[in-house]
Amino acid sequence: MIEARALTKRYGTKTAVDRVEFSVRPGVVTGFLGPNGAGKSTTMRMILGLDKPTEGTVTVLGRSYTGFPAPLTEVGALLEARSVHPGRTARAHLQGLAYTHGIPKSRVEEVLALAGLSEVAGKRAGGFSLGMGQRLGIAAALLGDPQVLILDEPVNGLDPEGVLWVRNLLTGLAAEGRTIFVSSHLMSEMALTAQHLIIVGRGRVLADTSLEEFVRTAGGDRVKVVCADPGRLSTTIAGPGVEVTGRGEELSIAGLGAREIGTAAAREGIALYELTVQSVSLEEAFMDLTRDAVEYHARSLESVGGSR
Ligand SMILES: Nc1ncnc2c1ncn2[C@@H]1O[C@H](COP(=O)(O)OP(=O)(O)OP(=O)(O)O)[C@@H](O)[C@H]1O
Repeated sequence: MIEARALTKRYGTKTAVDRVEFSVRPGVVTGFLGPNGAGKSTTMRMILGLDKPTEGTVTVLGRSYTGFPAPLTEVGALLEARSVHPGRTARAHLQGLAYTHGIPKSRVEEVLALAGLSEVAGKRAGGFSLGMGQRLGIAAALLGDPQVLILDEPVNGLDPEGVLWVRNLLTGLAAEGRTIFVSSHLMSEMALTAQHLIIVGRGRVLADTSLEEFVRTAGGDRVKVVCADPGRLSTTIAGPGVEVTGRGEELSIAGLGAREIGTAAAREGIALYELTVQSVSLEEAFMDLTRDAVEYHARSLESVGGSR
């Protein structure tokens, strides 16, 4: 369990994290999402005691992180910045961490194998690719077999096999009852990995909800209908809370399910050519929610005069 209460971080006049409240529960993967500069890394750094809150508190398993005598065995973390000495081998790096935390050497070999690094364990970490560095970071986070995992962009730089590995790893660890808090910009990946979402923008919590609920609310359960007589179908299904838009043979209907629409069409003898529930993707729902909270907008090539 990770609990943030009125958590605030200001850098001069900039409020990076603004009275944030959330609870990250065990047993599910919680995705931590937000546009660039939303305050995700700052929040994670405060959870891990690397930054001090200006106001408010954040606890892990009911305590402040700095209060853990051997933090690795309680909380595993991967932050964006690499913290491995480039001249050290992967094995030496993990052995150093294991030694300071009273973790047996055999566990080092276990996590090296788990992360797919056994063959390169004797190589210097400085020569590692971005993906190998990420694997080493994740191996370090897992070293103490912690109950809580905090991972900032864990799939950054990983190949498809690595992405799948992280997905299965995180869902498996959550299923064991651990608390998994993971930030990512890859919406398609989050949609497959997370069951719960905490979405931030400009330092504030914009949503704290299950993935399913978030996407459903954003989608408004629209149904696409292509039929022989859209005018008559619209009249048949009209009623309070039903909204019909569309052109030609195609209608987009909100406020009724596919089954009710299909039944109404059959009753009226209207031929249906298509009846599709339109589910909004996590990406669309996220863009909708965070549109006003995006600080760093990209401009198209045309608008900056870069097109030829
Ligand atoms: N040490 C610092 N000094 C001043 N401002 C900072 C510092 N660290 C972060 N900020 C600012 O705080 C805000 C939140 O930054 P943070 O890195 O937490 O966002 P983020 O959500 O992790 O972004 P990204 O998705 O780009 O990694 C940003 O506007 C950033 O510029």
